[in-house]
Amino acid sequence: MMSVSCVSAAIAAAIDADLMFIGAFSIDQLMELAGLSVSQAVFREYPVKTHTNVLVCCGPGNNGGDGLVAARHLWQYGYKPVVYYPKPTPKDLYQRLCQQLRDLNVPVYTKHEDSDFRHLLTSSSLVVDALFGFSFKGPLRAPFDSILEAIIGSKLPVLSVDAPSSWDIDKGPDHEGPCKGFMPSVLISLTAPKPCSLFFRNKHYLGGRFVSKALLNKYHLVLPPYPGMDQIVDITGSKLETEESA
Ligand SMILES: NC(=O)C1=CN([C@@H]2O[C@H](COP(=O)(O)OP(=O)(O)OC[C@H]3O[C@@H](n4cnc5c(N)ncnc54)[C@H](O)[C@@H]3O)[C@@H](O)[C@H]2O)[C@H](O)CC1
Ligand SMILES: [K+]
Repeated sequence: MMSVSCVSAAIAAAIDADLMFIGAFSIDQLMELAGLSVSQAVFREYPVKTHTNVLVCCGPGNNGGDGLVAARHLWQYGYKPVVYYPKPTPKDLYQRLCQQLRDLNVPVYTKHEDSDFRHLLTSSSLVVDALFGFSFKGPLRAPFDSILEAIIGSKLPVLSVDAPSSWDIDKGPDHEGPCKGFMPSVLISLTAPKPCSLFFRNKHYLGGRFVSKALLNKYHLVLPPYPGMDQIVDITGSKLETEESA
């Protein structure tokens, strides 16, 4: 069985910083590669013909940015993405990503209204959960609590980006809040899985193909090779090694 290292929220943030400050990547580049991986996981799991209407739910941080990038690639593959982005970030990068989507006539909703969101869910065949990644600290604050509750209630398949939103990155699912029991259909971990993914039972991909040998060695990471030109690798059923178990 293939072994794959998990990295805690703190180590994930340290690797992210190293990629930029030592590895000389810009955040735009990393986000583009992360979002490209997400779009490939969607394409692999949910054919365009059966899952044309993808609702991409984006949070206020970089996890949301990955969703904005993924939505653009999904449009290029023939999907009809709709972006729900209720707390848009004023930073230039995010504004440009939204502009790129609007230029493709991809709807970008930047105001939250419970009834509008529920209505969007009824016309969607798949949800991309790009609400929160490794910087999430529970419990969920409004409006994301009711957004996630509505997603769960819709019973639509959910593909989560980097971590299932509402789960504690290091400890796993939330057993108390309104989103307890949330289990996405697909998870795409970026760079390396987080410890919460030990609780994940469905299809699991790894993406974010930008880690150098030097970084692998620095953080003692064991990650699988990516096949050919793929930006994703299937790690379903792999043995996930945490710092404690290694
Ligand atoms: N190297 C990589 O793997 C890369 C990963 N990327 C993606 O970036 C996210 C991490 O991004 P970051 O901006 O640090 O944080 P988040 O997106 O997880 O969220 C921060 C955002 O959320 C707010 N927030 C936190 N907790 C709550 C809460 N309980 N309720 C409401 N709001 C909350 C917080 O205030 C911030 O605004 C990683 O997971 C990947 O998806 C990069 O794109 C590329 C490199
Ligand atoms: K997420």
